[in-house]
Amino acid sequence: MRVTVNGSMGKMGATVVEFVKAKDDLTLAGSIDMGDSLADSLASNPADVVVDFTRPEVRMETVRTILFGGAAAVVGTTGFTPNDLEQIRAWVKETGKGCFIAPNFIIGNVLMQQFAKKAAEYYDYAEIIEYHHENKVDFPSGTAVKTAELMCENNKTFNPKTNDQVANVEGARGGDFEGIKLHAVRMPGFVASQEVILGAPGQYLTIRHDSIERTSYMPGVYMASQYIKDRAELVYGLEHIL
Ligand SMILES: NC(=O)C1=CN([C@@H]2O[C@H](COP(=O)(O)OP(=O)(O)OC[C@H]3O[C@@H](n4cnc5c(N)ncnc54)[C@H](OP(=O)(O)O)[C@@H]3O)[C@@H](O)[C@H]2O)C=CC1
Ligand SMILES: O=C(O)C1=N[C@H](C(=O)O)C[C@H](O)C1
Repeated sequence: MRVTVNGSMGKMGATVVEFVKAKDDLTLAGSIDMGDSLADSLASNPADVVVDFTRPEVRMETVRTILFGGAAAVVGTTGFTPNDLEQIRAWVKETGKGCFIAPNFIIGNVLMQQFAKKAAEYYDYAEIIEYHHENKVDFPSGTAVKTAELMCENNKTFNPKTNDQVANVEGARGGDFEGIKLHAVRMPGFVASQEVILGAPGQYLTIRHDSIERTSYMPGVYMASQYIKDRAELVYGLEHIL
């Protein structure tokens, strides 16, 4: 499989480049970063798959360039909205090229999300705390938002009887997603961790995942690349192929 890495100088992109170089069945077709032309690279060095870890602001332009450049897209960049996904579905149909987007490519993290979704059926109180390195630009993480989306499927709402009347510091209760409170911690020492806390009278349940190295994302990126390279479909979330 010929793989081009977009965002190859970044923390995730550089890890993907090393992974591709080390794997016998993968060939590095291109390494693209800020200032390079992804479209030109795909024209001169065709790829089966482009793996993208860049920035939320350029997510749609990037996916468009990949699909119309004749490659399948494996996208870790965060920030995709339901409207974005509709547009991408149309591009997939038009180009016949597949797109795999996952807010988190770590299998253990995706399992945590599924456990949280299951637990949400039985608990009415829920808060999510995510912990990342200090260089992360977006908050809360795409993973935290995806987790909250999964927990709210079937129109479930949360935290019906908290008594939040007096704010000593604005925002201290966190962001709100359908009642689920989201808290983002940023500091050196963390790669990516997340805790989902679910409460009920007399008990609480904590579900936690910790990533301590970016190599933890590589098995998921590889699985997604293999899956999408010959399929003209849009997949949103690694759970769909686990
Ligand atoms: N789905 C998942 O499992 C994961 C997703 N992520 C997400 O992936 C994204 C990248 O994360 P991370 O690697 O930590 O970030 P980094 O900032 O370390 O890397 C991003 C790289 O992309 C480059 N870049 C920015 N814009 C473009 C562009 N238009 N074309 C090509 N390259 C560009 C940056 O250059 P410059 O520095 O000059 O701007 C930088 O080298 C984020 O959205 C993050 O949330 C991260 C980890 C896992
Ligand atoms: O920026 C990061 O580092 C990460 N971003 C993704 C997110 O926003 O969920 C995935 C992972 O948490 C690491």
